[in-house]
Amino acid sequence: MLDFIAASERIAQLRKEIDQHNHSYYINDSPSISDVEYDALMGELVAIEAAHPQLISPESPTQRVGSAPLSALGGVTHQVPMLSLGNAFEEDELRAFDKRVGDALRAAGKLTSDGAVEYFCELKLDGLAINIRYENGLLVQAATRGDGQTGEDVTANIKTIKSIPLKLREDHEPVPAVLEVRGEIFMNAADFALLNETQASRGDKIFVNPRNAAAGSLRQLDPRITAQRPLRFFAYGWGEVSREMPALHSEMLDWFATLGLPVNHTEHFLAQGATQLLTYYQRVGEKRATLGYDIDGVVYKVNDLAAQRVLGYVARAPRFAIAHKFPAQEATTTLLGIDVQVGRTGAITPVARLDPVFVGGVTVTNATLHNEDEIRRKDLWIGDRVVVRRAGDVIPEVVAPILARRPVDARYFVMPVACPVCGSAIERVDDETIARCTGGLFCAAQRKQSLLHAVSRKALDIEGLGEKLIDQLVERDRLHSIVDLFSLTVTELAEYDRMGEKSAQNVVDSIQAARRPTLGRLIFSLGIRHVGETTARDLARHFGSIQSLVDADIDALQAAPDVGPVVAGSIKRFFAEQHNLDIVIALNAQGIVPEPEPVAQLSALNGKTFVLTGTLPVWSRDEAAAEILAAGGKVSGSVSKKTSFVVAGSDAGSKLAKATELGVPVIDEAVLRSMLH
Ligand SMILES: NC(=O)c1ccc[n+]([C@@H]2O[C@H](COP(=O)([O-])OP(=O)(O)OC[C@H]3O[C@@H](n4cnc5c(N)ncnc54)[C@H](O)[C@@H]3O)[C@@H](O)[C@H]2O)c1
Ligand SMILES: [Zn+2]
Repeated sequence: MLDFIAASERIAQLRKEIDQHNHSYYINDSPSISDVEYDALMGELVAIEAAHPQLISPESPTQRVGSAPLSALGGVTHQVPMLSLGNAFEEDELRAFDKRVGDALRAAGKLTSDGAVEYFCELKLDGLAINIRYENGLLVQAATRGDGQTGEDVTANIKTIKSIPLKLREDHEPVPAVLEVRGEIFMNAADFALLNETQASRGDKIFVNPRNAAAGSLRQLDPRITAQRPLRFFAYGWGEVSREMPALHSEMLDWFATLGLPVNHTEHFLAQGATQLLTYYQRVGEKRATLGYDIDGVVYKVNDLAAQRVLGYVARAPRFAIAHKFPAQEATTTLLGIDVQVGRTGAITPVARLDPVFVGGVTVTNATLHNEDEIRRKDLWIGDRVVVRRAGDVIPEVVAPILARRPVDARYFVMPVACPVCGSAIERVDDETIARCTGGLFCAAQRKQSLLHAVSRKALDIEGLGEKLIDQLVERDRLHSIVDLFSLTVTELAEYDRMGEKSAQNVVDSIQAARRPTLGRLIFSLGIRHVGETTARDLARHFGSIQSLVDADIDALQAAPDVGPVVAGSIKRFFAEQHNLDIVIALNAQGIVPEPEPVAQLSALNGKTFVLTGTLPVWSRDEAAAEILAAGGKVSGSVSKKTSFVVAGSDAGSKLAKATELGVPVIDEAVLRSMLH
């Protein structure tokens, strides 16, 4: 423990730092550190103050909410203070909260000795809190939380948000003289992405995340700007209310809904005791990435309003509610460097090399930056402190630099002029965002990628030839194009890293099985730009042989289904290069003769009915159903004699038994997948 002097010094330092961060976050809508770092500073301050209670003062950020309001917007004094929420990250903190609440209510005679507390569970929307005042049903004022006592007047701005009624509905009963509704202003993920695109195209400020975008959009001096921003609102609380209160928090929200206020009913849940809270937390956690908007946790509130009054408040938060936070989806780290990778078509992709950082449940060490324009748009410099975001299973993204912390020796990124792999020139055609290595198949990087493409499942479908093996084969100059695949032997392959006789034999068998690919697969495997799997099949059916495709001029190419000038031009350019033609000739010489492309079937699963049951290893049942429907099959909820197949995963129950009883074939996900090809 720190001695008194050291503690007071550290406290002063922490308070100053936190105040500065509060200002950046609440006033400038542009945080200078991540929430995780901020929470750590706050946690340290709470701990030192707890050890030295005599040092706690009312000005400490631990005792206060938010930040003093922005003067330009005009202040509004809250009739009922707007507070923050206590929070819990771990199960034991949550159980401790439930115990505190239960004990206090039992002591007050509000709960039986073995009774569980009833909580109303809500999402913790990651936006900003707002207080909207209705007098006799009309919206008269709206204010941000500010420092909890005084907020900013954003009445004109709030009136531009379409989902917020200017007048409350009066279908059921007369509206009260005063009703202050509280809730969250936020932005959907898709709207946020679109807004940032627009901002970037105009050279305007990019927002780090939807929360800051929502706050920045609402706290505008000119409401016309707010009106253009896609803001949303959900009500979850209240301030001054001039009518008798119902008994329960949930009844209050039901009443709000009848008044025409937006309430997030679908995600609400009533829980009895801590274990049910944890179930809710888990369930919402699984849905988090698919909600379409950011939440940073869930909130549990004692449902009984009389019990809430018994529990009361501490300095900056109620005792009857708690935020149960999810792991952060954003973190800050240092952009150590920008490397470039070379893709199959020579595309040069800049990749951020990051100081390893734990975010969204994994350690992130690099992230794609897509292309040079993206780096300029985000204004990323090497050496910058950057915000990294990883939401759900989405690949990690470098969102933005923290300009306030750009070091003096930060370096501007310059696209290299030569390919780091083969030394050929890197070129960027004027109207393209992508820079490319001009080395073609001379470039080992492109050769590796194009070979990986050629052996992939939808092309030649050669198993066992993974990235590692291809890397080695290309580096030892053994593979130049797909032609060389067909002369690989078991003896030579067995000598490569992590290859035994057996796996070498499997690879060779798989290669031999690919000697007679369908024409569509062969065309696809050549890796012609803009020629995807479907186009390749269409071309195969239309031209009937590789030679006719090679011979076709632009007009002839465009006569094929769905082939326009871009695809036709790309095919023409491909076969205009001698080394590509050489591949076609060599394949023929090696006796690699494709089968004619089968006539297009209506769809693979036409007329077949599937029933899905149990947990599939990869797909969710919804995903599997979507795939079946897309392939022309039907999905049914119950097994009958008409069912063609039952797809069973683990823990399959009565449907599986029924299928066996009726003699309906039972397949697993792998078999289903093979049917879909
Ligand atoms: N990065 C930074 O520099 C920085 C600075 C300040 C604050 N912060 C972040 O903000 C947090 C503190 O902010 P805070 O005091 O607003 O607390 P908070 O955001 O943790 O919790 C309180 C807020 O939750 C919101 N909320 C969302 N859904 C709700 C619901 N259903 N019911 C009730 N409230 C709901 C309300 O806006 C309310 O004001 C910190 O823990 C940190 O994560 C970051
Ligand atoms: Zn190259």
